[in-house]
Amino acid sequence: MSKPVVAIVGRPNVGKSTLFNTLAGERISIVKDTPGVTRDRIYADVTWLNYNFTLIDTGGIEPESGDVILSQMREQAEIAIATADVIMFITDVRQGLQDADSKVADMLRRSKKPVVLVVNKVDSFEKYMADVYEFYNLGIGDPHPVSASSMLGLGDMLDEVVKNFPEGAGLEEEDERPKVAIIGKPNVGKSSLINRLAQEDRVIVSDVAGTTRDAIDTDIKYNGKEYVFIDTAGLRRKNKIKEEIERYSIIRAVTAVEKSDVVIIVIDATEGVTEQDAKIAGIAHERGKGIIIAVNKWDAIEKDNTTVKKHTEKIRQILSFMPYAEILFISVKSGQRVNKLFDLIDVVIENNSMRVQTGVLNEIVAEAVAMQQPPSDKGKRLKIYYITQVAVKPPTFVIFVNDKELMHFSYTRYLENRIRDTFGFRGTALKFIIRERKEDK
Ligand SMILES: Nc1nc2c(ncn2[C@@H]2O[C@H](COP(=O)(O)OP(=O)(O)OP(=O)(O)O)[C@@H](O)[C@H]2O)c(=O)[nH]1
Ligand SMILES: Nc1nc2c(ncn2[C@@H]2O[C@H](COP(=O)(O)OP(=O)(O)OP(=O)(O)O)[C@@H](O)[C@H]2O)c(=O)[nH]1
Repeated sequence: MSKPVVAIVGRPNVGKSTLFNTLAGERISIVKDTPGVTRDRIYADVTWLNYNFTLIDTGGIEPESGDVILSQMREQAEIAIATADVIMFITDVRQGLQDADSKVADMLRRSKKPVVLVVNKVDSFEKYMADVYEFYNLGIGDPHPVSASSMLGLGDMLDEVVKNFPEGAGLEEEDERPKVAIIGKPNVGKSSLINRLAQEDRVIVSDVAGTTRDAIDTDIKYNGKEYVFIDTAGLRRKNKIKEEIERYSIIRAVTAVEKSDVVIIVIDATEGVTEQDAKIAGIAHERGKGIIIAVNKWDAIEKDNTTVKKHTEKIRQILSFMPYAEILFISVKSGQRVNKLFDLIDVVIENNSMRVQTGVLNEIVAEAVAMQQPPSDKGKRLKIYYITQVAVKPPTFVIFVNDKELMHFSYTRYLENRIRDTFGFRGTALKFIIRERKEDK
């Protein structure tokens, strides 16, 4: 079972961001230069007891009037219902129960998704507890009093959240079929691609950026093998401001990536690769998934014999944090190279779960060290004692050294490249953990 997703919804100013930040804490991403990940905190990894889950903040839109607030809350709730395993509904004891709260509670109740009702700003239980009982009127279960800013009641609230996780959440998936998420900016051709792969019009395709569809997993058989494609198409997003569409496309991407083994990042060749593509790609990179970049609408651009090279260079530059990603130029419209995706998916999944033997690994590293001396600082030189692979998905290596501080990012990158020279690992990130060991054994 993949990592559960928990979404936060609630009226403006109830303390959603405060709660999100408190729960997220200061997380350091695998690679610090992943764009969007640390800057734009729409989602975060949270650990509580033995559980890991992804927390999503569906909010972030400026309120204007009461009507707008309600309609925005409905959209938040829609997104949460469509993507989350558990919804945290945040209310505010100081503002009390509001009409919009009741309306959203109705929606959530009808969805049958597990909801944890949180009453925030209960900075003192004595003072506010009487007011908390009022929230029983929402009819979505017991209110959980918390204070996001003074960190009160959070443990009990989180206990309730994890209690609602689906059975087996976080454990190994039993379904062996490859799960493929298709992500990308609005209008790049994600739905068209799924349709083409499925060779039937199951999903509606339209010219308007961010148009309607339901999130459905599509099972597709190719060469006798079954694949599950996870669509990230938005909900109804007509007439929306650009930032809003972007936020939703990121939320959709996060939840789809979470459930997948391999991610196809679709880029529009007619627009070229952009910073927004980098933000979306960063999500897949950060989570260590297998990655394929599909440059779509290849039919629609003028080409000469340098076009592929130019596009590739630009992609490598803007997506410089994922030099390992496979790139494929496709046209969903003409069908050009679309079926090649299946072979690439197989290869990338295999690489993402490949294990290499410790003996060979240490030989490669010893050779690499002999060819390029490790860095030193103030007369002390980095010593590398031992390397071993400790995990797959993504392949994760622990390197034992004499002094962590001496292990420069560029030297890790150098070792990574030597390992890739031997084993390939095309299409997958590699993760390195540096550990100190006192003596040379
Ligand atoms: N007293 C008190 N104030 C809090 C608490 N949590 C948040 N606040 C305050 O409530 C205000 C709103 O908090 P935010 O976290 O920005 O609320 P939000 O729900 O994310 O707001 P929007 O971004 O407008 O949707 C801020 O002034 C916070 O400092 C709390 O537990 N107690
Ligand atoms: N020329 C050309 N147009 C394409 C190709 N693939 C998709 N399109 C067009 O691009 C537009 C957007 O396609 P969609 O499949 O709706 O894109 P999407 O990424 O699912 O869009 P959202 O629902 O907004 O996230 C449609 O008008 C498609 O006909 C292609 O290979 N070549």
